[in-house]
Amino acid sequence: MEDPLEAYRDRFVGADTDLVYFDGNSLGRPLKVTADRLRDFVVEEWGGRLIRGWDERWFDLPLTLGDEIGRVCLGAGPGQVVVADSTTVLLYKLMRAAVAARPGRTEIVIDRDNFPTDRYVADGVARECGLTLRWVEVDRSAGLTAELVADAVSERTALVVASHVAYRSAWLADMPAITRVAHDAGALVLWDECHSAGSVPVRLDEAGVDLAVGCTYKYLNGGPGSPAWVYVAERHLDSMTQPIQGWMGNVDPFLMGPTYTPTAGIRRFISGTPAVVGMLAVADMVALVDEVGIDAVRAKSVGLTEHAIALADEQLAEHGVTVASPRSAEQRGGHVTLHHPDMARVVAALWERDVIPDYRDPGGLRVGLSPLSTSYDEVDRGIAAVRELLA
Ligand SMILES: Cc1ncc(COP(=O)(O)O)c(C=O)c1O
Ligand SMILES: Nc1c(O)cccc1C(=O)C[C@H](N)C(=O)O
Repeated sequence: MEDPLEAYRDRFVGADTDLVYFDGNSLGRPLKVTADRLRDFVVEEWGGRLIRGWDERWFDLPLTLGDEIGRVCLGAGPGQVVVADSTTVLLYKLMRAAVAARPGRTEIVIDRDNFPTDRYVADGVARECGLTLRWVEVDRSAGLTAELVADAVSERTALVVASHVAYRSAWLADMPAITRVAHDAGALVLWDECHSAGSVPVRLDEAGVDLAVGCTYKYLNGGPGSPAWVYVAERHLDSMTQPIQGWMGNVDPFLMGPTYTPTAGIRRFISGTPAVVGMLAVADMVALVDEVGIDAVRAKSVGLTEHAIALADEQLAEHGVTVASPRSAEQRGGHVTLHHPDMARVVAALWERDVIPDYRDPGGLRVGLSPLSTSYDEVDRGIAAVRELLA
């Protein structure tokens, strides 16, 4: 297959080995430049600048990196994205902020197939705030549509919570349409972009999104446990507050005063000391996505997923495998889920052979395709291994 981005694979640690890596949608590979960056950081910045590092760079890094993620990957203007916490913690902060911004409304709308943490946090927030969850039932190999959301929202809805790319099926939701439907009902909308940031172009400002979150360890290659990011549209920044009132979001943290007053701007969504080391790798990957361009990244992502689906049809269908992801590229994110009743056994056997996808119950093998580090040849070898195990 023709691959104009093939040369970028050389920038990643381990991409030149025989291992087939189909799990970049869970944990992206590290960049080689990051290995040097981390070493230099320890020796020069941390080891050399010590506590002075906070004034010199680290205190503002969540904001400067947030702006870069926003510009390169999210279609977000400056001052609306900050890096902090984990996706789970940020989901909690945003859901509480949104519910508080819609007093008198009593429901949160969320789909039954959303990622567990989104559902669990929504359930907890609903109980804490005396609200009800309105569940939207979705077809597992498809996903949330504007029509389904339109049927669920009403004058009771405070917030709609949705994933842009569904973690199981890779269904790519129509963000502008669903956002419009939520707004027409007077509700706010919160998008989980974990599976889109760095893979699918996102246009938060253009779509009029209120709130969004995403992680950085998948397609932004930040490494295990790297911090998440949060987006709050500029129009909400003065009025919205979040419930974890830490000193780092206070108006003057180093005054260490008696009470909490949220500082101006997106910084108020920070609670405690930012995870500086965890941001370094993210900055490297965002710079690479900027160099390549998110549209070129998406073009290869579409090419890889089309290739995986074509091979599954050619080689696996006869063994009972079905494609559980949308067949239309416009409705599909960066991975492809293949279904077979025996897939749990197949995935375990693949790991023994250094072919690393993941398994999602029931019967789903996820082929995660990181556009800048996965090759077409890897897809060929991975699908061939599945065929051998099923034959
Ligand atoms: C859609 C989605 N939301 C949230 C998360 C995870 O949140 P956290 O990083 O807090 O574990 C994941 C992946 O783990 C995910 O796929
Ligand atoms: N965050 C993960 C972790 O800490 C361990 C194992 C997997 C993950 C994942 O990211 C899972 C992933 N979000 C998914 O879509 O299933």
